[in-house]
Amino acid sequence: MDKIRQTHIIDAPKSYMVIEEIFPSNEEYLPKVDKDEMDLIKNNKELESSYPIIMKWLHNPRTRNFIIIRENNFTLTFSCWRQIMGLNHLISTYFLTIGFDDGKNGKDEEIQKLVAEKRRRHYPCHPRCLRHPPAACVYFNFAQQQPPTPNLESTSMAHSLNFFLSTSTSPEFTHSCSKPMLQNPHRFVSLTKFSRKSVVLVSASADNGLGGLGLSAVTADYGSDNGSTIEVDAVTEAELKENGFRSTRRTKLVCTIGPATCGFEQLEALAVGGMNVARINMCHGTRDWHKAVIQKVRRLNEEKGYAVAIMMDTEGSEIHMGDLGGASSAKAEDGEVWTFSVRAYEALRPERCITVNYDGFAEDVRVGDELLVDGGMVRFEVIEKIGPDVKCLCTDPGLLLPRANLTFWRDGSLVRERNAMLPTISSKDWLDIDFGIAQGVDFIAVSFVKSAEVINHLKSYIKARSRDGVIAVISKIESIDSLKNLEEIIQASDGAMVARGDLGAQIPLEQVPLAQQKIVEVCRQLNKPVIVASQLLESMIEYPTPTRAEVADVSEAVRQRADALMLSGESAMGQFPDKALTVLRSVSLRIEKWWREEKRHEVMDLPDIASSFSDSISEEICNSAAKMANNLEVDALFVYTKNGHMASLLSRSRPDCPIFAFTTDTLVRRRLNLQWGLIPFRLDFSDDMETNVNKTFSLLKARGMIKSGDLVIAVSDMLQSIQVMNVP
Ligand SMILES: Nc1ncnc2c1ncn2[C@@H]1O[C@H](COP(=O)(O)OP(=O)(O)OP(=O)(O)O)[C@@H](O)[C@H]1O
Ligand SMILES: CC(=O)C(=O)O
Repeated sequence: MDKIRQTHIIDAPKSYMVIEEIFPSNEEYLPKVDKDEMDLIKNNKELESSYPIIMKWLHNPRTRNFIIIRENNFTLTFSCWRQIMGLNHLISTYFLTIGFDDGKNGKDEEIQKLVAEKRRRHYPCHPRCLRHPPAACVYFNFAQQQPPTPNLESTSMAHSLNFFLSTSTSPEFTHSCSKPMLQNPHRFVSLTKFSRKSVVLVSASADNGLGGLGLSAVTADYGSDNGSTIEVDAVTEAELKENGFRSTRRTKLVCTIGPATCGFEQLEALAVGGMNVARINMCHGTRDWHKAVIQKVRRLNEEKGYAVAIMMDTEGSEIHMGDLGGASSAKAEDGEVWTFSVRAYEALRPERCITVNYDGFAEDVRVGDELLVDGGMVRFEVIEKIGPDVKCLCTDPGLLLPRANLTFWRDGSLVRERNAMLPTISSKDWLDIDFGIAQGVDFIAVSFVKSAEVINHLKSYIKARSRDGVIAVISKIESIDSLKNLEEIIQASDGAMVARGDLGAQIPLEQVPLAQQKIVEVCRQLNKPVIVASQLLESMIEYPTPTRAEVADVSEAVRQRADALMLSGESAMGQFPDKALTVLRSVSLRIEKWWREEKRHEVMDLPDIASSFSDSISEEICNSAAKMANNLEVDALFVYTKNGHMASLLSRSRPDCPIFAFTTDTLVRRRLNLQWGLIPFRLDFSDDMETNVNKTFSLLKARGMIKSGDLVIAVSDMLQSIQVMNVP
């Protein structure tokens, strides 16, 4: 296997990027740059005519580096390394910023100062200098019409790790770049024209600190498959083969499993239809029933190669009706009197009698209160209290469903008395959670979360009890309390669900869309997957086609770029579960396509969320890689991830291309299946990125999932770096 590293000139509208690696000699050096030459470049508005000088610098055997140039503004960083006993030691670094007078207040000087400060702070004693081969190091800015706007954190990080990073605010073309070198010392390859035939490879590592992003063309014969396998589900494989990368669906789909879909064939039909996560609701059915469903989904995964994850949803302390004595629904007519009772009926329940799960119900309600079923699907007025029985007059007729949610209102406000003091996780929920842990579910969705505290508690509980401690906790946002403490709850959780059903029973309906938008945004900012749930296609419980309004609702959730959409009754007990899933799938695909065709770009500011320096590196790399993927219009992002973190950071940026997430761990693979744009593969890989990438290319090519010439960016969380390549 022979690899030739090439230098490229990337031609993009109004911008040029020259990337070069020049391999080092073992001597200490500082490149000398001729002042006249520098002046020449400075005064030269046409980059092409500067190339000969740049080439000369690059050919200087003392220089080894990347050079990135954009229009008339660039900075070079030369670093000097010496090999001592086979290790590369950073001796000194030389920064050269060539700024052109853009008439904008001498910002380049600011950059120079910043660079000097970072260098002073990070270089002298950076521990990595003694442990790792040097990474190429270039800081650059793409000033275009604007003054450069360095980002302190990223610049500092780039320099401390000896990798280069763009800090441009130019939306067009901002990149980060660096990569470990010395894989091929003393080899020098001259500048060649960049072509989309070459592959771009990007990689990064949080653990060992070798950080960066690099662009290089790799033309190589990767050899044949070394015998290992890659696991991906049959549906994705077929989609990739037939329609290519662009056609893959980015929005994930969650299906609630109920009587309509609990058989193996029905589950398989959902998997074929694109179900990424199967949700079981502990509100309904017995543990044995749920166990049987879990086993069938696991079998499906094992036998058919799917990665359908299981989400267990707790019942929570909501007040709800009991079941309806086996009936799937009951009709309440206008003017009828129904009894809501906390009695446990041993024998047959009287007609028009509904049980309520909350013992304090009869004490909490007052005559004159309004009782809402499922947030207003049916309304009653309390007319009389007789011990445990509450007589109610139906004022808004409708269909009562088993275990429907109940809220009661007084003078137009939700009554929040003793009922609001109920614990988030009831004693039944704890038993269900133990069941979920024992069954190895992938997600536990917690109903009616009020604060972060309960989530932290649950996470410690799971960690102490589960074999691998990796069950992700999803907070359901469905109450006034959860909205009040939204950020802290989401921060503490591994994801959130916009549970619009119960939320709409607690806040006025017209506020639900705004709450949805806010929750989706906060989740995205905090890098937590978010599911939009309930009544997306409610009419499809009974009818084979959705209403126009439902399609618009689904479209809006996709446009908000939620990670996932969820079917509830439509798949649990509806007559057309497969059709409902098809609608979700096709609307998602259409809206995503429209988004890309319109070349819409995110306006959302993604704040820094890293809690450690190493996480900052990952974050910067992923943000940069995603931008780079959009700017270079690459076909796919590859991420090699052990715990899924870098994959989710890439997903957070919502790049235009799909993200192939390779992980060695089956559990991580299933968990990633909930996140926007990620196509999770299971693959054994090593810490050697070259081997990983070659192996992946070879395996995917053999299966017809990629082809020669596809342009790919790869990042990795074992070795923090970025590489850009064409599939050979
Ligand atoms: N395991 C099950 N067994 C029987 N029916 C089920 C089951 N799961 C769901 N259903 C039916 O599908 C409907 C919608 O399911 P979903 O899980 O959304 O329930 P829900 O009662 O609205 O609870 P939640 O508020 O937690 O979503 C339920 O009302 C119930 O009729
Ligand atoms: C899904 C759910 O629990 C709700 O919408 O209320």
